[in-house]
Amino acid sequence: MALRNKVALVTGAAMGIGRGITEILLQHGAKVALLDVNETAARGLMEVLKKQFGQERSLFLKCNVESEEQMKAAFQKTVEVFGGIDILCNNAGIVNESAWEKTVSINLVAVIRGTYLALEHMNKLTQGQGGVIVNIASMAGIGPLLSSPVYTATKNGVVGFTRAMAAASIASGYGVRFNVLCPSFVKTGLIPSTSSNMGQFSHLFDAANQLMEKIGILTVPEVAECFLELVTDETKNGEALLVMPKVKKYVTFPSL
Ligand SMILES: NC(=O)c1ccc[n+]([C@@H]2O[C@H](COP(=O)([O-])OP(=O)(O)OC[C@H]3O[C@@H](n4cnc5c(N)ncnc54)[C@H](O)[C@@H]3O)[C@@H](O)[C@H]2O)c1
Ligand SMILES: CCCCC[C@H](O)/C=C/C=C\C=C\C=C\[C@@H](O)[C@@H](O)CCCC(=O)O
Repeated sequence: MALRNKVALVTGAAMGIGRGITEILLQHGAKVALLDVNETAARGLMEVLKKQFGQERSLFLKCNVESEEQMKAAFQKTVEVFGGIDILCNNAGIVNESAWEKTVSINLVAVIRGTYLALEHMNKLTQGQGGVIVNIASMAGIGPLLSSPVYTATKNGVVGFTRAMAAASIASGYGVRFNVLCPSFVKTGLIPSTSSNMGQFSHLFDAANQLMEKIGILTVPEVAECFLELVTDETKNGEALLVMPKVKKYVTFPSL
């Protein structure tokens, strides 16, 4: 899939992995709607992007992915301004085992909501043009991250939802591909510097840090390159791509 003039929508785009994904999409000629709750970070980034890629190629929409109303409005505005949606990246996520319902709401419920909203515009059965949805899960979507059981559950949920949507899309003829990206630790503000977000599992914070030291830490551009592969390679559908320092592998699951 060539990205020139394709329209992408990225949630949690103001910082970290979402920012890296936004930049690589713009570098390859796509137009990008950036959704984020952090207006200050997003406005700063927009200044940089507009200088680098031109005034008309990016659009910031303040949006809390927990709000159905704000999500609907942001998708609608993207279509009004750019003429459609070809690519969705559900990226926004948090780690917070204390506020665990919020973690489920942002990491899983909003991914489902974003996917269904995008399908309204992309589904070939309802006059859409097709496209691709890439969800950002985590290595914790494949195996447990001991300090963060709820985070692990949401990311397993994202992996399962994405694979099931890919199967449903193929069986129904939606013309939309679905893939999920599962990075190990990445150098962003999400990695907690204290155990405060771990709630009742704060005693396992050191163990998580030891795992991080053992595995190593990815950079955002390394993750963005893997995202690009899942978007542009049209043979990839229903795939879960695990990325770790010096390791990139498509995960296989038992089949009946
Ligand atoms: N950093 C890692 O080690 C790592 C590893 C694997 C997967 N991930 C996943 O990658 C994704 C991005 O994480 P990151 O490391 O870039 O985090 P980050 O904290 O650097 O950035 C997250 C972005 O999402 C935004 N956001 C948070 N809650 C939001 C909400 N309710 N509505 C809209 N925007 C919201 C934040 O404002 C921020 O811009 C997450 O889903 C995370 O689980 C991160
Ligand atoms: C407390 C830090 C939060 C960071 C969240 C983030 O998403 C990073 C997660 C990083 C690693 C998760 C690791 C999980 C590991 C396993 O259980 C492992 O066994 C998975 C095996 C995958 C495989 O090699 O097939």
